[in-house]
Amino acid sequence: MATMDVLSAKLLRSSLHPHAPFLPCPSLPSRRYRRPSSIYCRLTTSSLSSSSAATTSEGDANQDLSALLSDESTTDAPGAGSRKKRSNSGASSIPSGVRLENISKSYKGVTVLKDVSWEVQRGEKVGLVGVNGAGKTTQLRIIAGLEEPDGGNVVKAKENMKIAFLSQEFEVCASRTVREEFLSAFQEEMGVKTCLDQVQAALERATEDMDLMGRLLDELDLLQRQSQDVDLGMVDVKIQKLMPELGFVPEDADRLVASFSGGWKMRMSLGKILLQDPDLLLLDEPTNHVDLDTIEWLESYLKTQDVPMVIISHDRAFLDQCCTKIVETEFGVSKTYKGNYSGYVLAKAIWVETQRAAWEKQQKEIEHTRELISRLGAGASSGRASSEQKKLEKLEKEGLIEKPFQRKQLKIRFPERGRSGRTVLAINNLKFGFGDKDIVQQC
Ligand SMILES: Nc1ncnc2c1ncn2[C@@H]1O[C@H](COP(=O)(O)OP(=O)(O)OP(=O)(O)O)[C@@H](O)[C@H]1O
Repeated sequence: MATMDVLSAKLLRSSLHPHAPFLPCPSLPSRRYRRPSSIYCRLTTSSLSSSSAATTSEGDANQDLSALLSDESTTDAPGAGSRKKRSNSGASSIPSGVRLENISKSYKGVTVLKDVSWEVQRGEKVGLVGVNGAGKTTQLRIIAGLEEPDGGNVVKAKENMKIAFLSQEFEVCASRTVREEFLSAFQEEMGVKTCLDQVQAALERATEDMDLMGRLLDELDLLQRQSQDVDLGMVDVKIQKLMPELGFVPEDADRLVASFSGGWKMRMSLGKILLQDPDLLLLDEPTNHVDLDTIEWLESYLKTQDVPMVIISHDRAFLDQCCTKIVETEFGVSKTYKGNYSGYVLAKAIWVETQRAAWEKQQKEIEHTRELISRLGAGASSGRASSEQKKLEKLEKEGLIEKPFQRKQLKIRFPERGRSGRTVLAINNLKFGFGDKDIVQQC
């Protein structure tokens, strides 16, 4: 069965939970180190479709090391993440990114997606649009393997694809420093380091027990070789390169995450997933909770990224700046428009007009045919009436043009208000700040 790696910036269930230490030792197979199979900081990797055999052997291996360090292990093993089936059988291939083919999905009998087909490839930035509840997030969750579609195929360019999912809430750990936060993206590398530290500490305590010492030394040897494989030195280099790209200055590395605004936390979340070189980037409302400067920064930053990208946003200007293709979902069916958001609005308006004109023409024809049938009725012309009737029935069965749906314009009327008093608001001696930082001195 195919496996898939998912990155995400939001925690699902995780060894990388903001409040958990870095990958705890028991999640590592003791015989051969493997990338942890459950995700779960939405920015780490996951083999969502690992076979049950793999799960079992990993579980056994985890138990080995847990037993060895039984008094050291303090947190849940994160290897217990859910593994889900992929649905890509019988589908056509794609060179990069992902393709949805005829996806359908219902929740409790209510159809959300009926027939959704679109694709995103390297260099493309797809904007997913549609009214609230149209099923946009559901599509991202299906791509990420967090939901199973009821029907259709999710075709990925390769197995073990790394999919990064930046969700609406930027989950960062307030009590970490910025550097620690970025380090948390390197679950695999940090997992090896944590294990090394734990085994070394256990060795120092095991001086009386020769048997335990022997086994710990074996483990230490294995971990040391693994730490060479995963190249811990590369981690620092990557972080130092990325931080200025995201707008951080070197001094920020030791500042607490808590001291940054929402916009900067978004940059950290995005940075963490980019550090892992994803094959596909899914962004769900990335501009929520961030200021205008950050939105503008994000627009230009995303433009420099070549990774296939899918963006959900209610910010039309943002979609306009970033997207190369728009996929609209309406009544569970998708429609693809090339170009940015403005191009989509225009193309959609033209489509609606063309469709309306075709629908009106057909309705007139139907009306005319009905009149003709009733006029011809029985008698000498009944043969012609019957053939017109058959024509009409065929048309109604097969060739009816759908009336285009047009949302009603929202009309909002604000009631007239009388004048307020002469003094609307008075502020005297106001001081405000965060911690020891004054925002307003005195006014
Ligand atoms: N796990 C679930 N169980 C039941 N219903 C669900 C579940 N997930 C989503 N839905 C429903 O499916 C519909 C589509 O949800 P989804 O979040 O995909 O829409 P959306 O287009 O992203 O909406 P919004 O723009 O408001 O975020 C909604 O009616 C939602 O309530």
